[in-house]
Amino acid sequence: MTPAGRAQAAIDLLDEIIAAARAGGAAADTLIARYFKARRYAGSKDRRAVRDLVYRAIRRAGEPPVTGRAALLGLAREDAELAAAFDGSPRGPARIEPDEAVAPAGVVPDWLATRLAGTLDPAEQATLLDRAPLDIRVNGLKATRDQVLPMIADAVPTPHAPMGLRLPEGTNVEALPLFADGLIEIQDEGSQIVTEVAGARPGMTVVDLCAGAGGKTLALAAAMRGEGRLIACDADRARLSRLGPRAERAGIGAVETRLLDGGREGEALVDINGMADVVLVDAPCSGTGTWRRNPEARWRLTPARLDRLVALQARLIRVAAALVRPGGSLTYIVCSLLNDEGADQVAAFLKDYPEWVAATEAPMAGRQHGAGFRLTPAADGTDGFFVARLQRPC
Ligand SMILES: C[S@@+](CC[C@H](N)C(=O)[O-])C[C@H]1O[C@@H](n2cnc3c(N)ncnc32)[C@H](O)[C@@H]1O
Repeated sequence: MTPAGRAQAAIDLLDEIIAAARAGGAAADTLIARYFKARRYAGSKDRRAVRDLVYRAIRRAGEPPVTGRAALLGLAREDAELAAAFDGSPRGPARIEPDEAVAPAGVVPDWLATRLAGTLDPAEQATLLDRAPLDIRVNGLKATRDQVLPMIADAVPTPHAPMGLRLPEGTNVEALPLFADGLIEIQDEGSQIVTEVAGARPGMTVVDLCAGAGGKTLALAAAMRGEGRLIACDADRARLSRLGPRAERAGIGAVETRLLDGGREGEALVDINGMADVVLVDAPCSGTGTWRRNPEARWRLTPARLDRLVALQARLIRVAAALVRPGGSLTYIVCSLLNDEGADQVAAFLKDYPEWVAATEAPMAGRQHGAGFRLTPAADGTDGFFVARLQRPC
């Protein structure tokens, strides 16, 4: 592809990504993969170059751009080589006109800037859009970190999480035999750290209320060393169905799965009311802490969507509380740095449940924030998380 052809491909993809963000469609990564699947003639260098252009344009625009062309023109203002690719050639973008729409540069949409400013300074906000490292977790059921470390070129231990390894950017983890054999899983170091806060141990009854495809469930299972009862729940059938094969690969014995009915979650859980030693609520959230991986997610968020998420989180934390046995604990996690979804949510819970107590023991990284702890890309080099462990009295 010529530079102009790459620029046009980036514009086409950005148009798709903007439309998907408006309509709640697929994520940028999925759309890029689909785009190239239909264009097998594009070589790996072209794919990398187009992908890089697309992500640079997404990261640069805080507000959803009006068009893909406006998004790329914004980038071209700061990159003379890219501006030259708007050359009007048959497969390239038309020449730049003086009065064209150009996406303004910014970190977050205006409506969100005020909310974030109250909790993160501008430098910290900018790091929400840094490139994220590639972290894996070694599956303690099958290997130690020291055993796996020399088996992956240029891997280094993560700074805090004891089973984490950081790999060079671009490593194709899923193609490694270690992955197929269940010795490793892709998991951000921050995600490993907040899961550890739950304190799952062998022999316990543990419920993962929002298990999704099981990223944290697998880590809980490893901490339980295959002993005890682990129940993974979610309201999304497709996500939950991906857990089985992953658990099998990881050598995890029995994980019960329960599909929940959104709005009536408690109904499928009545038989385990008041029985769990540990309940994990990795709640659906705005994902402000994972913008490094999905920078276009900030174009999807609206005030109404955030309000809906906050209401859902408040309900799920209470559904979870009913499952905890006296003396057990509930760990609430969001991969968001907005107080509405983290510290405020837990403060409201503790007001309604005054006999419950927030644990003060610090995680392996992060700082106290309200009744919980917060990890940030700026301070910890991890995705952004809020986590709080809430103890039910005996
Ligand atoms: C942050 S994601 C979980 C990620 C997962 N724990 C992991 O580590 O990979 C939040 C999950 O909550 C689920 N969810 C949404 N509404 C729910 C509900 N009413 N009850 C249970 N889970 C729900 C979503 O389907 C999504 O999988």
